[in-house]
Amino acid sequence: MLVEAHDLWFRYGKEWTLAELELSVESSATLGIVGESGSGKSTLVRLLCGLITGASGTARYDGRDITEWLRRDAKQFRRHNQIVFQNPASSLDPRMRIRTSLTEPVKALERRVPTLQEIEQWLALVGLGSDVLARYPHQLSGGQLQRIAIARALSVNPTVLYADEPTSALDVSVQAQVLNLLMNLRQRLGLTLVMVSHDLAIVGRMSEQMIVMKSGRIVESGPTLNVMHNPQSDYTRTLIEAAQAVSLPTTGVYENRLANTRSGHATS
Ligand SMILES: Nc1ncnc2c1ncn2[C@@H]1O[C@H](COP(=O)(O)OP(=O)(O)OP(=O)(O)O)[C@@H](O)[C@H]1O
Repeated sequence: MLVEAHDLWFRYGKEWTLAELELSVESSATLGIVGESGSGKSTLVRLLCGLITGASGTARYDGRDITEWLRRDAKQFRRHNQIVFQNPASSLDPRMRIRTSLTEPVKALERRVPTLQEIEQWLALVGLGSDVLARYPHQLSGGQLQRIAIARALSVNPTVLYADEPTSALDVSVQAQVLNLLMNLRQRLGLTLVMVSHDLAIVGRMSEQMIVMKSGRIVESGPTLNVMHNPQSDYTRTLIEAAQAVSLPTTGVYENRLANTRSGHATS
């Protein structure tokens, strides 16, 4: 397994924010993490990508304890594990031109200055041209900024990309574009994608495996199709009903698998 957690507990203060977590993510797989606000989704991905420390139990990346990785070779760990946040405007420095922001991870983690050609390749990956390089964040749209945040994360050629509510701060009209971009990049680059969303329809569309969190615990986990069609917990059933009341997913992994199931093909 590429990413694993066993009996993982974490607290910011006296109360446990995460308890008894078990998860495993295979290389090149897609894991969706769903749950209501405050259930601990962001805390979990921040722990797994090494942005916060101090958990009890086991959290491993590529077979080695994450705290151990951070102590021995934090730069290498961060090159392998990148994250994209909900609000691209706050993850990019407003005083820096896009070109400078884009070069930061490579400068910090690889100790070199990337060439213009490399920077243009990163932009091309996310469907942007070099015209954005001289601009400041406030001169770009939310969708463009999130593409830049994704390009920046990909600049160090990560193995795992964590995406924490990557479209929640965007206009509905660009949300699907950014989700499609992530799916496309994941396939092209063979990325392992761990995506947090409070939106079950998005997780259903994007991920092969999913976990459902409530009050810092995993209440359900498994292949997305199984969880969506045969939920074992009342909480998951409530989430599914709520999602169905708003909208049903219409394209993507989930529907393809559904179609395969209906036509009798395996869906593992
Ligand atoms: N830096 C922090 N210090 C103290 N408590 C925190 C901190 N960050 C989060 N919490 C608390 O931990 C709990 C879990 O928060 P977390 O952000 O991980 O949940 P979430 O499921 O991602 O929620 P949301 O979807 O609203 O982002 C919440 O009760 C939150 O208030």
